[in-house]
Amino acid sequence: MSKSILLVEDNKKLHRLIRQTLEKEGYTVYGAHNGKEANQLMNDHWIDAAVLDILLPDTTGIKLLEAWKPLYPGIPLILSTAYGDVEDAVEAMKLGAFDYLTKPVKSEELKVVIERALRWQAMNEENRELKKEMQTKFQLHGMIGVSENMKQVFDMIQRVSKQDVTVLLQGESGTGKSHCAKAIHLESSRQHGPFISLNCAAIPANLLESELFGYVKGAFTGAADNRKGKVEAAEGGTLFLDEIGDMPLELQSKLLQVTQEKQFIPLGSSTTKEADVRLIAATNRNLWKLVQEGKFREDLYYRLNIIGIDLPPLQERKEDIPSLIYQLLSNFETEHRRAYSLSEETVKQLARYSWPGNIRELYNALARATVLSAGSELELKDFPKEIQEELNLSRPAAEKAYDHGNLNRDAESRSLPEQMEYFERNAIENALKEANGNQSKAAETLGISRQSLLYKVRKYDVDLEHI
Ligand SMILES: Nc1ncnc2c1ncn2[C@@H]1O[C@H](COP(=O)(O)OP(=O)(O)OP(=O)(O)O)[C@@H](O)[C@H]1O
Repeated sequence: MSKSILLVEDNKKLHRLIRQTLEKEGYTVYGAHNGKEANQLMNDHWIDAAVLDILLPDTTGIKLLEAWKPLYPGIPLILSTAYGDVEDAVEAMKLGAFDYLTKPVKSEELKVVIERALRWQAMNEENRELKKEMQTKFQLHGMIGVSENMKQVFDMIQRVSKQDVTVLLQGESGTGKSHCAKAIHLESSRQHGPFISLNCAAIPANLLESELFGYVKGAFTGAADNRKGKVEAAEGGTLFLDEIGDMPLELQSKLLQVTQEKQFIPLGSSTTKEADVRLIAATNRNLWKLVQEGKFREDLYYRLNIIGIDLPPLQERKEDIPSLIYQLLSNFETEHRRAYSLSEETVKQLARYSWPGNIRELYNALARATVLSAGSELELKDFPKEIQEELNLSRPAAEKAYDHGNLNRDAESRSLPEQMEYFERNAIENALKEANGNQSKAAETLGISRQSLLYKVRKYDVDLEHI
């Protein structure tokens, strides 16, 4: 079926010219000469893209753009402006026009812009369908996951939410522990109470106690008034203690009292208070190892870990990556009031990257790409260097052999990847040895990012402790 273009242009000669050019390309053209007709056509027909003149007898193209953008976010709107009228063009782009054409409209330019707009529209439509499916099927309070791993996490969240038990969330940085804690809270009967978080690693050890339990007037110099701590602030709700592995030992015993007796004592006070909170703790460290090293109380470990949920690294649930990309992009679209898209090929490539920083890294990379991309389509070149580097390194061996001028691919390709891996592993080990195990230094010597180095260390199972 041919694609439909809405043309809104009141100048009869120009209207005819544009219509002819587009029809010659095989498009169906719906013509309007004013805003009223344009609205009617937009309402009555399936339109794939629209070209709007800025000055119309009863309205302006800018006004139509403003009205249509939220109503038809997937339709590319192209404004045609008078020659040299930069201000109108800038205004239109700011309001989310797909592109602009300057009059007199040249047929070649028109064809190129329309082709690009239709490609974007098709991609956008596909993305939107997927997003819709994602939003209804595979998410829990904004947590996306289609993988078996994540389905199990969702299942656990729903099960543990029903009772007031303490939960310990473990997983690498950026895997979604905080997000998961929030989801448990929202699923629980405490959902209308507060959700309070405290990052134990972000607050100096000596201040952590007063932050957690509050203090009474005169408890220390400068304590001019009573002040509630996080435990009290979370009354009736959930207290999320992030980076629990960094909590000093002395304080751990006081937290144990909260978990066991549901009681606490503010700093400088002699009165015990009731703690009506549900505790959720998280760590990206191996808490059991800390117990064995004497850095974490064993009794507290068991109290916190009544239910444990492990958030798998993104690398172990690669099938979630496309859905995450579409969802995060959709959030950026709402935030920036702009439409973005990615080709299927780019999504596939991104899914091959190792994402050592997990979902946070994916989020940051997409945020950066939305800012750097020249148009609405995000391309691999808009993503950070370490991603491009790693994807380039992990391309199929045959492709790489070709790059290196090795045209005799059949004979060589079998052993080439092995040789390259062997070489890469050695280079990494040597660089780490030379840098006395300092990863940043080794990465610098190798000319790669620290994250890429960490990925490769994991990939080749390099024994860091031994080094
Ligand atoms: N399953 C998911 N679906 C969508 N977004 C997610 C998901 N998991 C995490 N995110 C998003 O990724 C980012 C990082 O997640 P979060 O802060 O929860 O990670 P974390 O494991 O607590 O990290 P850290 O250990 O560094 O505190 C957040 O913006 C979060 O909303």
